[in-house]
Amino acid sequence: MFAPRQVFGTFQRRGFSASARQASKVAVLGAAGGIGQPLSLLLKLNPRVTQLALYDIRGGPGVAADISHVNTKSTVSGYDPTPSGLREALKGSELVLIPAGVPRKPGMTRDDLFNTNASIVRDLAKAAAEASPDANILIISNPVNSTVPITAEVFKAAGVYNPRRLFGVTTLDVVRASRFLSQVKNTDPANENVPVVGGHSGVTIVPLLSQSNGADLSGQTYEDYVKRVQFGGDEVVKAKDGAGSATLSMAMAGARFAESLLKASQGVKGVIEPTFVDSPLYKDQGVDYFASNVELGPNGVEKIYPVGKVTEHEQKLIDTCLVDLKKNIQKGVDFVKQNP
Ligand SMILES: NC(=O)C1=CN([C@@H]2O[C@H](COP(=O)(O)OP(=O)(O)OC[C@H]3O[C@@H](n4cnc5c(N)ncnc54)[C@H](O)[C@@H]3O)[C@@H](O)[C@H]2O)C=CC1
Ligand SMILES: O=C([O-])CC(=O)C(=O)O
Repeated sequence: MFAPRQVFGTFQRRGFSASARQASKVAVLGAAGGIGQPLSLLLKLNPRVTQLALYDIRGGPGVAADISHVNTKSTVSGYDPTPSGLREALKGSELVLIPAGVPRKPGMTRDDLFNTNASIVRDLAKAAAEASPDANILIISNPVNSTVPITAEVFKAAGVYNPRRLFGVTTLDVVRASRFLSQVKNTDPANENVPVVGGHSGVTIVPLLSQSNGADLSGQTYEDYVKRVQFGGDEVVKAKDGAGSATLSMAMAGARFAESLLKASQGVKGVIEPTFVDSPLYKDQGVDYFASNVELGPNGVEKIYPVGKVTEHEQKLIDTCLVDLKKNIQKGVDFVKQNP
């Protein structure tokens, strides 16, 4: 079998590689939740996704039936909350997005979610290590600074850990950093790109304004901006007043990151997203995972960029970040050791 010349030619003219036509199954674990539902909808709208597998401990098949009526070409399946349902959802997936777990209520930190979400992520990671060991795993469940190391430890224990395929999704921090700067400067956020490094909670979130159009912000305006990016999640938690945390903006951010990975895996070059990965940047300081700009490719992580030139103040923010990050990471590693 071969593709008709005309069709192949059309693909070439449009700049796609031949592999752009490959099938891409994407699984969402926690698909019926506040993030899971809009995220699944956005993935249904992505033409790179050919098969969408929706799993949740409750409501997966209902959400799948609903989304399946959207008239795009991909197929949508919902799975029963059973070990075999989970296995089926995972099998053959290129991407596995995990927004399963509880969200914050006012007054809580992300670390306060650890006791509930650590075991949820551990168990889903175990299933993924068995059923889809080669997939890209995208962790959304908080606390990301700990749930990513938890997933890594589970994959290591199963003998299938590939550091290039595990990602903590920090895209929402980058989305906020862009939007908040555009609000300060009264500009179009499409033109505002602020690198955000570190982790995904409070002071571990470090926006690098010196590497953006916001390099001229100073004094209280600068302080307020940095604080708003670091604690943007709290704004939403407070406004939702007990009904959860960011879901819609997170769905957008998760869909953006998924699109970037699919694009890169289908041969598009130069796709760069900040993400929390197993990183060499601060290993000498005992910090094994760190978010910075990462070039994505067919094998997942292609290249991890260093943070680059920063101001003295930004360096202080990074130093503060590293202290917390190290503890958050260790907590995840210890959890799997003590609760394998
Ligand atoms: N990385 C990030 O930037 C962000 C992360 N989050 C985190 O995402 C997580 C989910 O938030 P929401 O969707 O608002 O919560 P939610 O409570 O609305 O939805 C969570 C879903 O997970 C499901 N679930 C629970 N245990 C499960 C399991 N073992 N297997 C499969 N599904 C399971 C629930 O049934 C529910 O449908 C939270 O931990 C939240 O903190 C939220 C916003 C941003
Ligand atoms: O704030 C939270 O708990 C949810 C989250 O991670 C975010 O919105 O960045």
